[in-house]
Amino acid sequence: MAHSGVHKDRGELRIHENLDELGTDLAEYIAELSEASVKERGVFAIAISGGSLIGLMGKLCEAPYNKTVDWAKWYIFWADERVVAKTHADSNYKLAKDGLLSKVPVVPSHVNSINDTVSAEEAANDYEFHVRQLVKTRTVNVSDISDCPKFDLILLGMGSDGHVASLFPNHPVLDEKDEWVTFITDSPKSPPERITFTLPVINSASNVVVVVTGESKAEAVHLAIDDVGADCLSLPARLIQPTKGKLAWFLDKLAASKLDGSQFSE
Ligand SMILES: O=C1O[C@H](COP(=O)(O)O)[C@@H](O)[C@H](O)[C@H]1O
Repeated sequence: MAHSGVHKDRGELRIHENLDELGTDLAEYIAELSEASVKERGVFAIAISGGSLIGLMGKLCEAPYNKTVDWAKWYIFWADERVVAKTHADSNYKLAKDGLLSKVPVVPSHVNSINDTVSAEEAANDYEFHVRQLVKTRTVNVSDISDCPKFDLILLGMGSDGHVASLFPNHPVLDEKDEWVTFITDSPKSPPERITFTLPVINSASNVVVVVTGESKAEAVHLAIDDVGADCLSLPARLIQPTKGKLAWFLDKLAASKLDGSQFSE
């Protein structure tokens, strides 16, 4: 790893020389969290995102992880999903199915995808209801300081505008405090209709990992992590602040190129 350190209040920073190195470190990190969670709770409740993240998780499908990870104990969710058919090229489910889930022995009934046959509003309501059932049985843990689900791991990507999941800059859903899953019909990035975990759910997770690569995202990484003043406090990625859980950033050198190195320690 090119650099690893802890930012004074934005979590752990893991900066990698290239994408290959990042993918190796990410697979190891996820495998370790899976092992710890299965040991402690008997299951691993993981929420994933779409976009470039899935390709960067690819090493989980290879040796040794394809054999050593206890895939049967994984319960998979989506931190955000586009409201399109599961066969559609824009579907985060399809991306994960093709790039990851079809290559490892996960249990099909543990794959918790959205209902793609209803409106965005209904899909969000259905998904929240579904998560609530799994919280009741503690397949998904519950926060000890709110009634929110406490996922063992939520994996996020970040857009060059600083969006995470489908929480976009200046969108009213950033203020949603009551719902666990909400919907938007006006996403600035296509497709417009999406469902997304809300900030309280993301910030209740035991672990949140944000994976960001490429020079086009360097400015947003700087705004999300460095001390940049009040103007940027509402950038969605900056609002990722787990209440009790751990936050880690997996960056490549290009994405990290505008970071102020003085704010983190080795
Ligand atoms: O639209 C989305 O974008 C983000 C970021 O995607 P990336 O390809 O720039 O990494 C992604 O995390 C999110 O799940 C997706 O719906």
